[in-house]
Amino acid sequence: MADILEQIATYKREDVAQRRTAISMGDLESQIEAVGPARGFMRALIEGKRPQSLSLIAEVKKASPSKGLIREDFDPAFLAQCYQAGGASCLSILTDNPSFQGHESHFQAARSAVTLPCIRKEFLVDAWQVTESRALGADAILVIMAMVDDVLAEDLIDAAHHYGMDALVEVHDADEMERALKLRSKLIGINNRNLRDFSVDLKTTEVLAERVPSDHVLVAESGIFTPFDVQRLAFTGATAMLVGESLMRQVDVTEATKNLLALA
Ligand SMILES: O=C(O)c1ccccc1NCC(=O)[C@H](O)[C@H](O)COP(=O)(O)O
Repeated sequence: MADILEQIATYKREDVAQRRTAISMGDLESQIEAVGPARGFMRALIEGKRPQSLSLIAEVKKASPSKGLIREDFDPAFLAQCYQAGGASCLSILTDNPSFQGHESHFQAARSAVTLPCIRKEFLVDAWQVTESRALGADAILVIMAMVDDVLAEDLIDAAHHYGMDALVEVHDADEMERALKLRSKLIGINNRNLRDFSVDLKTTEVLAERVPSDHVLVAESGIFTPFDVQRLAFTGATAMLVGESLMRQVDVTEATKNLLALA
């Protein structure tokens, strides 16, 4: 049985093949002109960092393969506004539907409700998806090293930079980190979640962070629940954190965001 990443990669390739026939490059380019320039994602993370804390990429996440349905009462635009009011520096919005119950419309609704830079959280297997992401308004894209070879990773990053977007290059182990550091993006994410077996351990960031050169911006991702977790990760030299589930499960998302950032 293929693991979840292989399953996702398989249906993404089929999905991209269909989408490319339905929408022309000319249409995408016109949409890109209409959405205006990308908001600086990496810059906002650096500017949002405070001493002994981390800037926040807050994730709009309805469901996941590891947890099932996370939030029933799901209004992407409202949640985006709560995150902005709570002090987030950037947003992450899932658009994958089969595994996360996300949608492109969630991305568009969330981004247009705020002024924050937004990353399209999608599983990229083809550079065409980068153009599509910019047409949706994305300010950054995700490159998951466990899912792409080095040539595709570089193509995705080049395409992102061509459109003025940042590329968050995500790793989970030392081999992926070594590959990632040879690429042209200076934005590195260490995912504390093993995407193949779903185990989560904040030690992953603690162990791998020392390999990240000081001219790179480090994001600690997944499994972050408390201000204590945030403090612990701030010691690693990370600049930012990516948080979904722990905020999505709260009734008052604005207050929960402030509490996590110790701004309440
Ligand atoms: O979240 C999952 O179950 C998952 C499964 C397979 C591939 C990716 C997955 N999640 C993507 C992420 O890494 C997280 O959404 C993100 O880092 C936020 O994590 P969390 O705060 O633990 O929701």
